[in-house]
Amino acid sequence: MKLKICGMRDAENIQAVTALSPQYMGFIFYRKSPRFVGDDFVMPAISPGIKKVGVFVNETTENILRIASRYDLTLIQLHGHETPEQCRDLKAKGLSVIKVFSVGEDFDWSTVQPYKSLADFFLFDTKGKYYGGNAQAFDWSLLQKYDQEIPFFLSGGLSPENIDDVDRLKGMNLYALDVNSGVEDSPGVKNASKIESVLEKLKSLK
Ligand SMILES: O=C(O)c1ccccc1NCC(=O)[C@H](O)[C@H](O)COP(=O)(O)O
Repeated sequence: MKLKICGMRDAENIQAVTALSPQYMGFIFYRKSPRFVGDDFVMPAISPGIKKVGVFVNETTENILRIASRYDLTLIQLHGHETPEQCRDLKAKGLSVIKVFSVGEDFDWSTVQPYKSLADFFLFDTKGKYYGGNAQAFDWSLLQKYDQEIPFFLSGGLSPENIDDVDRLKGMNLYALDVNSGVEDSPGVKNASKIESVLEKLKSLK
């Protein structure tokens, strides 16, 4: 099981998390997020084994491409109401796309259909007050309604306390876990010990 640490921005903290070798690291380019990297963000050197994911909310393709090039991003996470056409345009530029869906009791699973051939991954997050970073898990039994065709990232309130429960999702096309506020000391600052604890628990999930 792969791991994405999302919402990084502090250089020292990025280095500390890099040392733990998650497969993905996420950087938020959405101004209204408490984890927004900022306009003057300088990307520290990150080992090539860690893929850099840019997180965007309802951003123009032009701006996404500019930022992707500036920070050498490999994957684009679209966390708002982006269209299938925008996914196609980004893929045509050589970027991999993670399309996010915010899941609640009333989620219409047919909305994922048009994105199937256009996204590399889906990410299922909790529907909440904010676009992301709601620090709450959704009812994972809702995933039974997903046809599992496209591999997905699971997010929403994941922490060392509930990682073991992911075992219930065995056999589904779950590709990676995305952790954020559940391993934080403060918005954007991750706690290395909590991440180590997640990694330890992941070993037994395989
Ligand atoms: O984290 C944010 O502040 C955020 C704001 C707007 C869009 C996306 C955001 N986060 C992206 C993520 O992939 C988070 O890891 C995901 O929403 C889960 O967060 P959490 O519930 O805190 O674990």
